[in-house]
Amino acid sequence: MTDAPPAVLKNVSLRFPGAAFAALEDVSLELAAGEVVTILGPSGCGKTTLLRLIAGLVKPDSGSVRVFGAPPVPGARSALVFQNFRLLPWKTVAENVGFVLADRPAPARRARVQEMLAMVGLSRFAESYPRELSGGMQQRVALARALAADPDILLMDEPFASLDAQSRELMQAEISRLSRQGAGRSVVFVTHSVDEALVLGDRVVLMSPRPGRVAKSLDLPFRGGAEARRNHPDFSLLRGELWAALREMVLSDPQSDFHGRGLDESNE
Ligand SMILES: Nc1ncnc2c1ncn2[C@@H]1O[C@H](COP(=O)(O)OP(=O)(O)OP(=O)(O)O)[C@@H](O)[C@H]1O
Repeated sequence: MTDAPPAVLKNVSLRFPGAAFAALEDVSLELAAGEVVTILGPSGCGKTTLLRLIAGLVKPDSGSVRVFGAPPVPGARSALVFQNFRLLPWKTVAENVGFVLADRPAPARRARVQEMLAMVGLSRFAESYPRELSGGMQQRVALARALAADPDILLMDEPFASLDAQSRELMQAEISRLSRQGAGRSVVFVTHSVDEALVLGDRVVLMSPRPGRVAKSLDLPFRGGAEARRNHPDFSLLRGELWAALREMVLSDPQSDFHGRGLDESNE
């Protein structure tokens, strides 16, 4: 059982009650230990639902989801990071991070909180409240909280979408560094940005909407930090390929506002 992959989805389908289309239809995906998979796709293609399935927060109508060989249990082996941080405004930074460690003895909890805050460069802000921090800093607190319980799988749902460009790049570098350091920790990272998918992923999974399906899975030929990746000769080629596939999906989707229209060659 210990050799089972971090997450395996087999022929998973899920339709929410009353929905015209399946949120996910016949989706199969395997996540390897230490792998960073970025999930890319237009609005409504089931990206968030995929993360929630791995987290054990929803169950499929058919097919199976296994996390380390067993049905997922919420909070057990994975942690979710959202776009809107979900920090508790009435608790300090340290209390927010320590929140997930409530079952540990106080000294161990304090030590772990300090370690996590040092990791994200926020030791000096332990006693501050979320409202006293910038958006980028708050997102670092959310990341520290997600990592505090040392999850084997980090599930990130457009975590940097609401950050300014500079904070976003710094956070991407942080994730890239953590994933290269993290002994065997796997990451599933949902994004709308082709660039972000290419800068962070070992593999990019492209999903299509209505019903949500895996359209393409692309092993990336580069590793390492953002700059090395952007300088790789294949980066622009892959960027163009993914963007063209996304554009085609959106333009050919009768439910999309952009159906049948032209779009610029940019997604940022
Ligand atoms: N709890 C729910 N009840 C009903 N329908 C839902 C629920 N959650 C998601 N859906 C529907 O399932 C589909 C997939 O939703 P999901 O949020 O997974 O897509 P997404 O790719 O993450 O979208 P976005 O990029 O806009 O966040 C959508 O059509 C959505 O409206």
